Amino acid sequence: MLKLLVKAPAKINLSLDVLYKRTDGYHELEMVMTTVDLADRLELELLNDDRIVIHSQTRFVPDDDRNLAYKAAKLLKDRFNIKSGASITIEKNIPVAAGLAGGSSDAAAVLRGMNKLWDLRLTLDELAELGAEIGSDVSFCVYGGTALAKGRGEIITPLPPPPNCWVVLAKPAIGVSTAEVYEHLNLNEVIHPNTKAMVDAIYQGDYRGICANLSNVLESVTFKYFPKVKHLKDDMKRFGADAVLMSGSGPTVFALVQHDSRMQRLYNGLRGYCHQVYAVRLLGKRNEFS
Ligand SMILES: C[C@@](CO)(OP(=O)(O)O)[C@H](O)COP(=O)(O)OP(=O)(O)OC[C@H]1O[C@@H](n2ccc(N)nc2=O)[C@H](O)[C@@H]1O
Ligand SMILES: Nc1ncnc2c1ncn2[C@@H]1O[C@H](COP(=O)(O)OP(=O)(O)O)[C@@H](O)[C@H]1O
Repeated sequence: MLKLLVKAPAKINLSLDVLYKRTDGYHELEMVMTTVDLADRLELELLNDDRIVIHSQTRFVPDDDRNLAYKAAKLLKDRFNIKSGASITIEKNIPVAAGLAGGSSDAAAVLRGMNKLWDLRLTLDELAELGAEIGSDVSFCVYGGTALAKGRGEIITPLPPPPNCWVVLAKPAIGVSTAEVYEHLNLNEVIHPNTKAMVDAIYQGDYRGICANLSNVLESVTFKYFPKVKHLKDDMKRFGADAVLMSGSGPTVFALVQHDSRMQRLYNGLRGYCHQVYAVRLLGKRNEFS
């Protein structure tokens, strides 16, 4: 096999709790994450020479060794002493620096795909462990689906798929730095989510329970520095969402909606006033092994 197409779906955080700041500078987390049907598409191809080449149509992501997809290929190549190279073409559909883990998902897709092309026969668990060396969210993205993530994000326990619904994503034209959001979090002021209630609701297929327990401690930080994001969340509630939350460090805000007509109303209400708006389904299930 010389060429492979892989999908790299975006994630949302249904719940995000920060327990404490660790001595290594990272924050100890408890998150419930799930993948949605908004995905980058990557074309991977073996090269006879020793290079890793990134092609991307967008100027928002680097096309050199700073690209997380490059880092993933390089990690495999160095660790397993691989002589051939890789050409990676990224069709970028996930908004960049949005709290949707687009870069992490691209890296995870390269790990899964190059594992096949280079015939490395690594398991998903082994790929997820390698992924943690690239970024905290990469391990989750290797598996996809729905999971509880602990540690700095890399300790993954799979969960069943939540009941299906629409996810309306709205990304304002604001750049948010994940590192800065964590840095400005005041742990004395945090109202912690009830992670167990969210996990129970998912196990029970309880859509209302999931809606009632959507919670993200990073919202307070991003809302303080970018009040527009809070206004967007309030508007999405007014437009008829069942529940609304900021994803990750933001600035994307997502709404869960079950009825098609409500989704349409929300989507139409947001278009024209928010920079990027998407209506997609939850994916829920794990990535296929490719
Ligand atoms: C907030 C979250 C929630 O899913 O997502 P995004 O908003 O990035 O999508 C993640 O924790 C982001 O994960 P990721 O973007 O992979 O983070 P990394 O590259 O590993 O780290 C970026 C920076 O965030 C901070 N960081 C990250 C993870 C963590 N558990 N504690 C931290 O303090 C550190 O300052 C680190 O230098
Ligand atoms: N393949 C990639 N796709 C997106 N961003 C990338 C990629 N490689 C590196 N980056 C860099 O990573 C940063 C965070 O990107 P992204 O994963 O989209 O956001 P987030 O961490 O908020 O979910 C951006 O500043 C971007 O320049």
